[in-house]
Amino acid sequence: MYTVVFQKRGLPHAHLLIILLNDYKLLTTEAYDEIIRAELPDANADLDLRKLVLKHMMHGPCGSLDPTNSCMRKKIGSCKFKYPKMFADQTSKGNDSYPIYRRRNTGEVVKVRGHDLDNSWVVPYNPYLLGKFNCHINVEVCSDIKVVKYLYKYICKGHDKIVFSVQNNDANIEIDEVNEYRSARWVSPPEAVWRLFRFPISKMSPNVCRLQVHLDGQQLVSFKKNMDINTIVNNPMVKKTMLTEFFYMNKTNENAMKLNLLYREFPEYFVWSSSDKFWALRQCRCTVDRVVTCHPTEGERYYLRLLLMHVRGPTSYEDLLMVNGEPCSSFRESVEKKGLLQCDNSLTECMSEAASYQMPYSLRRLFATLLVHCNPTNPRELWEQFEESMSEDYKLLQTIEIKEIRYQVLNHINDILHSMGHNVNEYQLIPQTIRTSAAAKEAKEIHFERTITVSEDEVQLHKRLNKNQLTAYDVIINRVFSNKAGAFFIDGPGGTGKIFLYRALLATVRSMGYIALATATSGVAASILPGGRTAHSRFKIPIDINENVSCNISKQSALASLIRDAKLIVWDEASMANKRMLEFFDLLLKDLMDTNILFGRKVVVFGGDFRQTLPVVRNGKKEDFINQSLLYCSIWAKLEKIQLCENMRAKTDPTFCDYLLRIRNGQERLNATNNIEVPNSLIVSFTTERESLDKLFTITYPYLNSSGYDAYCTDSHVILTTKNNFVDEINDMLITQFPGKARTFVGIDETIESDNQSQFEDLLHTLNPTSLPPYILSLKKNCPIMLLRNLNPYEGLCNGTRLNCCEFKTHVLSAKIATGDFKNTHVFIPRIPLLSSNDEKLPVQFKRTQFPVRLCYAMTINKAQGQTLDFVGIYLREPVFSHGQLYVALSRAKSSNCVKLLIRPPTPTSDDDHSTCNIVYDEIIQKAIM
Ligand SMILES: Nc1ncnc2c1ncn2[C@@H]1O[C@H](COP(=O)(O)OP(=O)(O)OP(=O)(O)O)[C@@H](O)[C@H]1O
Repeated sequence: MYTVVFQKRGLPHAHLLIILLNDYKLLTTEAYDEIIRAELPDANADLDLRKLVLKHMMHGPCGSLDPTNSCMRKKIGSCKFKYPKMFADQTSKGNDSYPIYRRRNTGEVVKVRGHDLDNSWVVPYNPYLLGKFNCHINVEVCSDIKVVKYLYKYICKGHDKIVFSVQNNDANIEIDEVNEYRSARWVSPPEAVWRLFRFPISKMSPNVCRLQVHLDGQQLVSFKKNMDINTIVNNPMVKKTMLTEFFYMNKTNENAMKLNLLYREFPEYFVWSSSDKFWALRQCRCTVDRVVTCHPTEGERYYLRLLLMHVRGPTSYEDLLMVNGEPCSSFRESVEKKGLLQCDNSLTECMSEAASYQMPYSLRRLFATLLVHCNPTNPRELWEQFEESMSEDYKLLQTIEIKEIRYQVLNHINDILHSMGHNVNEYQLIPQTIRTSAAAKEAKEIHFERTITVSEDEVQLHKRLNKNQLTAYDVIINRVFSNKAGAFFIDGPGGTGKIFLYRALLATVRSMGYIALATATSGVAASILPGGRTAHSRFKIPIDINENVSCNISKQSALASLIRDAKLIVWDEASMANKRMLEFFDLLLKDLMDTNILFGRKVVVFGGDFRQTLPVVRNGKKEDFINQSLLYCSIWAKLEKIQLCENMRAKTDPTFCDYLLRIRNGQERLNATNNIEVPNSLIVSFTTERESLDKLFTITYPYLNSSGYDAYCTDSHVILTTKNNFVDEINDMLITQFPGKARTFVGIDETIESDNQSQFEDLLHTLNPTSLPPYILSLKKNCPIMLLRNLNPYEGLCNGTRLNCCEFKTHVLSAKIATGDFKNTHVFIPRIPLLSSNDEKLPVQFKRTQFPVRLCYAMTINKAQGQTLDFVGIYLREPVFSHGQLYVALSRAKSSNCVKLLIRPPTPTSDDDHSTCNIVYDEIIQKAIM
């Protein structure tokens, strides 16, 4: 953390203190106070805080209370500091403003200059600083990149200035206007003294090292006015710059060669002597290193910078121009060939790489994906180039005439495009309009739902149901075929066969030619159901639902008729859905079915377990999680509840089943620290972080160190942990440990507004929002990956689909789907441009072009909900933080032999690696009891 303390006018009129955080997390007021207390431990505790706030920190009165107050903007008639502020339950990031701090409406008022003012008039302050300095100190949390920039401007802008005139009342004196107006500065006595003694006004630590970038022979040269030009040109020192010497060091210095550093990493190990112009080995102190920015319009200099940011240990400009032993004619060409820039022919490259696998069926799917997601500038050219490769399988068929082949290929591409909501004629691949096939003529939603194939095994599933499942099955099927309404909730602990039951229901209805829609709250859960889609995408439920949101499905649309035709709708993991989603869904069905009866009189089967994780509420507290749950929605009381109780997943291990139930219901005995004791047999003992993690890795992935590879093992063995950043760390560690040569793929980050590109480029590379793939993606042959976008849900490619990466080339990944209905289907995945989501509160919106995947040796506990795994390694670096998480993690396993926990002790001195907290909200348990 950096701390910048700035006194605008010297003490005691200290005006502004800003804590600058090196990440952009918001601090709560409490956390902020804690930092201040740690920084300045000698607070003046005797001063009465309330009196101090009243004396120094009340704004106004202004606005209608006193329109003449100095803060009032005359033209608009409002306070320029926007007082009184709104009350807020929690601190949040403001929109183009300081944060909106928590401001509670306590109802308390105080009299200030004859007016009653409440909490909304208090200026943000810190109790400690107020107590210590007994003066007005406005404190703001610096939580946004824009504020950070403002902060630097503020430090350097100097004194406040004023222009004033001195007027002489003697009318006889001639007025000299020029002389009369003076430019002056406000300097208070303390500041004057501060400056006279040359005390530091600002301090920055650590030092920032700015690394120069220039093209060959275009370095900046400084010289004295009267120097001879030949002397300057012939002086070898003049030519030396940080960059030329960086090259030189990489060529000649043993340490530099061994370290093989990027330009930006170099000052960490070497220090630049600007007088003697050389890099010497660094002895102490750390720096923050920044390569000066270049705007993309600068052309070659910009591409040179791009290369310097990614090429390790370059020895010369010529070295940077080399790609696979071949010299390029420009830095741009080199950047393109290294895949660091979206080149004009990247889609052609992608297709030709994929064509080399000779898999025409997958190639046609890739072509369709490129048309939809990558927006090629000339689709016809791409088609003409690869028509041959995409037709190979049709050519082998004796039954098709040569002239028919082109139409067959285009028809297949059209079918795929159709499943993605597009039509081949949009792209004008051939001059003629293509007659659409019967399949593509039918509305895509209806076509795909009707053509879901139900295997004989699935049709027979109902015969394998246990007693409870069968009762539920009979009630629901009866309702479906008697055309009566039914809104059910299937409740049951993890592993009691809720999904198994849905599958039996779906198979029965579909095998009779009726439509049954399978949906789930999360993408991962949806990918387990045959023909499953997320409820959001199936019913077009907006991500941000508020009271004013209206239905996005027109009554005349194909989707509306599909929903109307559906005999059965299944919605898994409804306990994870925000109650507003269900209210929206109810209104949607009522509207489409023209009735006021619950869920439009349809047979709807929800399922889930309220003892597992609840709806995610960003920055939410316990009450928010509870309030957003379906349990606290008026619909809950109207649902017919059906209970499943036999744990089918772990039925071979009844002791483990009992243990899971106690964890689920919060009934496991607590120790003196209010934690539960985990049985020793489930624990991986904690020694050092690294050593213990290695142990967990080898237990979870026993084939880790062997040269042989067992795909089955990586598909159904997973490490679960609480937070996304832990997941990333573990994935990064595991990819290095698995056998094989890793290949890294660097993304391309572009700001939405091109003017911001040079300014934010380096920052964007460091951002790792969960909705986007990592900037640097490291993959190995056969590693497990997870798709991050709905590329084609009808063909098993949804957000959350797990795949095995078979092979990779620069522009295309070859992979196989690892789970669900489409298991083992081969697919090509191209790099696609992905937009960051507004939801993630990033400093700037941007587009990242990268393969839309993440590694998935490890995943978050919440993502694993609904899955059955053969082995679960649970890593609790921090205890679970929300309701049901521990239970979800443990209950993914089929028996106690298939689960291991690694618990990091709460403090470095503690050796408690076997107890942890189990969060179970009583309010939820009570409400969920039927
Ligand atoms: N009647 C059954 N016969 C055989 N196996 C079954 C039966 N019911 C469930 N299973 C198996 O038990 C395991 C757990 O079932 P399932 O995933 O349907 O449970 P769930 O209640 O949906 O679990 P969770 O709440 O954790 O998502 C699966 O491997 C499933 O195949």
